[in-house]
Amino acid sequence: MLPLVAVVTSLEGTTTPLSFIRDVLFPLARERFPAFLQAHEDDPVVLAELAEVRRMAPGRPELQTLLHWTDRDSKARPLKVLQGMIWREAYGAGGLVCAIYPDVPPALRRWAAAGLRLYSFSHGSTEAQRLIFGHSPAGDLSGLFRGCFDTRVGNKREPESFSRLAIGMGLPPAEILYLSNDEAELDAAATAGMRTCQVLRNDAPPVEQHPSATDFPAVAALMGLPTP
Ligand SMILES: CSCCC(=O)C(=O)COP(=O)(O)O
Ligand SMILES: [Mg+2]
Repeated sequence: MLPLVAVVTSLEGTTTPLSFIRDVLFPLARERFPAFLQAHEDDPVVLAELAEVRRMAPGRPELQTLLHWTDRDSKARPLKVLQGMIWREAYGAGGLVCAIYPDVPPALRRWAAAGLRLYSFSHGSTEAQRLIFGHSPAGDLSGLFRGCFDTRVGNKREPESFSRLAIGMGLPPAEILYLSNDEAELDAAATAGMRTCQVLRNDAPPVEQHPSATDFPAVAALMGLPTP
């Protein structure tokens, strides 16, 4: 078996409590959408995303579509890009600190210090990922990552997305460990040839097809990574 060279982690439910994303970040963006769109009515980035919203949901006001997508937890790319921009303003205004499972920062620091290449992969935009790791209670963790991937490489439940991710990282899939709480994502990563470990938060039941661990130190012990 090839030694692991890189770790790719999902966020929601893996590094970051689901409740923070669903009960804090998503409602914050939902509430601010009307004022944000008004304040950015001449912003070319926002206008390009709104054009994509109209293309995907023709004949409906863009704001209505964005709120509808938010309520359905849609992973539509324009929603994710615009949410990321709203969160950037919220972080910039101060007062928004991200939740992160306490075992995660020491493990990420230990793995990066040992030379493992760290990446994140989320349906959230790359900006949203950098922001969430940049505003953790344990400090700015964003510099520990070599890069972030979002749905530009494809949906997280399709093996081809993980193949593209490996190409983007310049590594054979067998040298990459993918961490997630989500069984379908783990299946897709494994089909693409990556090693996988399910991260089981909140006493979730393990799935049979993947090794599982309750936190990042347990992942390290199980997968032969440096232990924090
Ligand atoms: C990057 S923070 C916001 C995460 C997000 O928008 C989301 O939809 C969660 O997706 P994930 O792939 O991390 O489960
Ligand atoms: Mg998820």
